[in-house]
Amino acid sequence: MDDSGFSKSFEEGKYRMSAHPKVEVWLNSPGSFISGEAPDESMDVWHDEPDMSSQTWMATSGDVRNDTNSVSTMSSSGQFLQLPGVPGPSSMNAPSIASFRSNEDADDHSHPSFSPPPSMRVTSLEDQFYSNPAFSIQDFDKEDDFCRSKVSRSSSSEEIQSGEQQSHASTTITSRHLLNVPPLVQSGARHQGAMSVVSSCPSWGDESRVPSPRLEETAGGDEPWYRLDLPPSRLSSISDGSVWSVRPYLSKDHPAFSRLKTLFERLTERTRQAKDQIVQPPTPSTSAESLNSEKDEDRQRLSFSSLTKPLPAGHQQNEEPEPTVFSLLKWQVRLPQIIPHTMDPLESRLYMTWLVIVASAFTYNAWTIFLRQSFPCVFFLQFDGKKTRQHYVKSRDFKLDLASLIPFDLLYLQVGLNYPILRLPRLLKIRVFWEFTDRAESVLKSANIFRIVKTTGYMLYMIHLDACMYYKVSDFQGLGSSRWVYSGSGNSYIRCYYWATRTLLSIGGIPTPTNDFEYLIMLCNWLLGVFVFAMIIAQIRDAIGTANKAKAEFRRRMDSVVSYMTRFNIPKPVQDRVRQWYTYTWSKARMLDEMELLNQLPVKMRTDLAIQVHMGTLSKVKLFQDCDRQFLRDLVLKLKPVLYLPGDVVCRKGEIGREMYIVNEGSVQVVGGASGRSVLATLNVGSYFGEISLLAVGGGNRRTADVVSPGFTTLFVLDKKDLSEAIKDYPQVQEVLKHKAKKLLKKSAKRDEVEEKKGTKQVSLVQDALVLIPNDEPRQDTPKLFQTVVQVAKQKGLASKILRYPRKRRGKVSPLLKDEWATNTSSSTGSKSGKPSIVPSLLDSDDPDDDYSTALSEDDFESRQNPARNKVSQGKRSQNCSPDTYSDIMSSGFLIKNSPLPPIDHRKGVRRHSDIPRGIAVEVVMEKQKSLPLPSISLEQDDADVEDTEGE
Ligand SMILES: Nc1ncnc2c1ncn2[C@@H]1O[C@@H]2COP(=O)(O)O[C@H]2[C@H]1O
Repeated sequence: MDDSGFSKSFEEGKYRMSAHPKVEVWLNSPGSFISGEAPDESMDVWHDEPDMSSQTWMATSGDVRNDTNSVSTMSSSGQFLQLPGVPGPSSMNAPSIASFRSNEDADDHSHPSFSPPPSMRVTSLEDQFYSNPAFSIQDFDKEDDFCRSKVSRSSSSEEIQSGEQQSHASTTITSRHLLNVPPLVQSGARHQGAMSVVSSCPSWGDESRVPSPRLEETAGGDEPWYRLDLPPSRLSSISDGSVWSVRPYLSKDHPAFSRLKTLFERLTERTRQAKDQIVQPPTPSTSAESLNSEKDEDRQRLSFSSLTKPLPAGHQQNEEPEPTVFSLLKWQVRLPQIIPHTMDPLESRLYMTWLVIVASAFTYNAWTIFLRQSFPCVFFLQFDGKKTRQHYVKSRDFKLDLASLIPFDLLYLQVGLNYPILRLPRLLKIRVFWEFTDRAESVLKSANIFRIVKTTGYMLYMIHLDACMYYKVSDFQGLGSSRWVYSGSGNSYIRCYYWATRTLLSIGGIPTPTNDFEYLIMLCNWLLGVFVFAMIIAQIRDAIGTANKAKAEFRRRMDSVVSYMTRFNIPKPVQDRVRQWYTYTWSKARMLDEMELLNQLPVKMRTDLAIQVHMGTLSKVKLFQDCDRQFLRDLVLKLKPVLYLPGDVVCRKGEIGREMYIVNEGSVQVVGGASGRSVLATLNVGSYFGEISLLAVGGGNRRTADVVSPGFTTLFVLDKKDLSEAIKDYPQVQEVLKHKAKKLLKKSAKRDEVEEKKGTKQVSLVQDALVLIPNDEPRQDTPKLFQTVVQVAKQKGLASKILRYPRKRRGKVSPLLKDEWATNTSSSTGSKSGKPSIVPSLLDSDDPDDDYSTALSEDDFESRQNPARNKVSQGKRSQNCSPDTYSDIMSSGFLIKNSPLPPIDHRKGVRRHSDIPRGIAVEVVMEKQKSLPLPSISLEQDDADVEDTEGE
């Protein structure tokens, strides 16, 4: 062993390695393989080549240098193979690809050919192998087998097939991408070994990042061809007349072929995965936890050792499963490989089957051993059959399993069949039984039923043991020797089981013990009965309780909401809707808060789950179809599912847009048009809406249409902040969103135009309606003292002005605010009547309270009409209507339909403020201010009021 801990010579047999946690070595000879797992562990080296002197090898870690005897030094710096062009945790010092020319080459430079001397070939090809192990695999077993074709590049034909190549014949390779190479059959002798492609292009040797070519088998003929897909970068690098030697000399039948092919596939797959990872670096938003787990995954992916593990399920594996070989005395026995070497205990059905078998065997033994030991007759046939021989060499439970398998049964031959207690070690398998029950609980859909069955089984088993004990004691004392013991009549097992059931369940009616021994037995029985059955009954109660837990929780929540609504006198329609929401949500998912459940999981797992659950919808969203997976991962946790009931208004025209929606289930209708009630579009699963106001495409942040839910609809709600966060790195998504939004806006502008021409559209200036719920609480009378002071004060004095102002301000403009009004009026086109209008610029603010969904008192509304006034009356806003009442009113549309006011003059588009009666809800039509970028509300003032104000 050298300093590096690596053996210096390769001879068949065992090798030791140290200082390397995990090393795998491939010998560059067909059928030669070395692997070692842990420091100081022996490595098997096997090969079918007599001459190992020219072996080359490749290690998964450390610096690699090879010398003539293929013995190299290795550092223990890492565990991974550095693929060319793929970053990895450690690097391998790969010698440059050798460029060499044959003697002929040296003689004839115009038409170079390749024929290196054997010794040189080995070295150079080893170098090739190191530099690009994914494709350059060489076998130089016999000099006379060295058959090759030389291909030198010439013009531009698309593809060259070197099938007609002869030994030492040359073919010209062109600047093509594919090279078809036949399996070589030379002079009737089939050639065995690997396929090699050797470049004599010097520039290749200089390349530090050489992408791997692709090697595939092509169809046709008895002998398959192999297709070598050369990357264009290579082709450009050989465009200066460099020489290629293509040497197909690996037969498909050779045992090394399938292994090499598998290695090739895995290297290619690993390279692809590594590239994918480079293209999609983890986002900073990923939690440290997820980063760690992803790192672990990557490490596993990049580990060269993983290449030697079985391919994952679903991966096409061409090779036949290798037979299991074991030595029996001096013969080697080959058994076909039916059971894989390793199984995933969490997913493998085979493993579960295995657990079922062992658990059944355990249960059988647990029941029959005591039964047979106690009762004289054999109740059940016992099929001992073959003893299971399982070798859990590395298992920590190996000793237990081994002990459980000790064939004490063989003593039957000596002592007879009456000693089933000899099988007692079988019960050491109880670990497998527990594992089975745990696994079954997590796998079965109705885990609770299984739990109840399991607990009942435990109970029956306890009674069984007690029955066995009772019979044994009776037998010991003599059957029928006293009133207490078993009399010996009837079926002994059934009688004893009956006795045990009565005793353990404390049913009573048991004969009184006749001696101390029997008393002792009864005492133990009852104590056991109390404790064990208390535990078992508690378990059954738990199991039943868990089964109904979700339903009980639902009932609890529903009851508390109902009692809340009753306590606060919520109107019946609202109560009904709340009940409907609860019932529907529960019936859909058997849970009320999906997010609550998901939030218990780590972020990465939550994302995976959410992606799986919502993938159906997300894949239908056209917007996301061209986005990469990472975008969806970023987005999916930000989507909040919300259920809308029939008739619910998702958003109203004129509202400030704060969310975007994706239809997850059901459909929504975009409502608008001339009547304001015609359905403009129906949006189904996968459609999205609400983006226009969110992206302020039309220059404003107001909703451009009403959207209602005609039935039960689940929408994903994505708020403005989350959307901007998600799309900030994805300009193409922004583009698509904006493009669609602009298209919709254009469409609606056209429609408006047409309707206006037809005269069917209601006054185009009408922007939206607002429901007001004025304060319906009776106002308090003005204090008498105050009234007296007002009367006494001079009519035209300053004191009078100040005192009278609060009474007059409703519907009037305060003299103090007159200038403010004038500014607003002149900055807008104003109402049609040319009268001054209040421009509620407050509505354009970002104040979260500032939308129409807040119920406004008359005072409050008025203060909103004028920001300056609002400042004056700050802190005086009163809440006159509960949100529930308001939302009920909004959703039922009752107030608008049944407004006691005369119908709105849509042509005029305004309603006089003085018309608004107190104590009821009214509809106020807002007038669009054309000159303003954002829609706004104007409320025409009462003429008299204005005059009055001006007079003042
Ligand atoms: N004619 C239409 N067809 C389909 N969707 C529309 C139409 N008009 C408006 N919408 C959508 O309805 C949404 C209402 O809110 P937004 O204006 O934010 O964004 C709007 C669009 O996404």
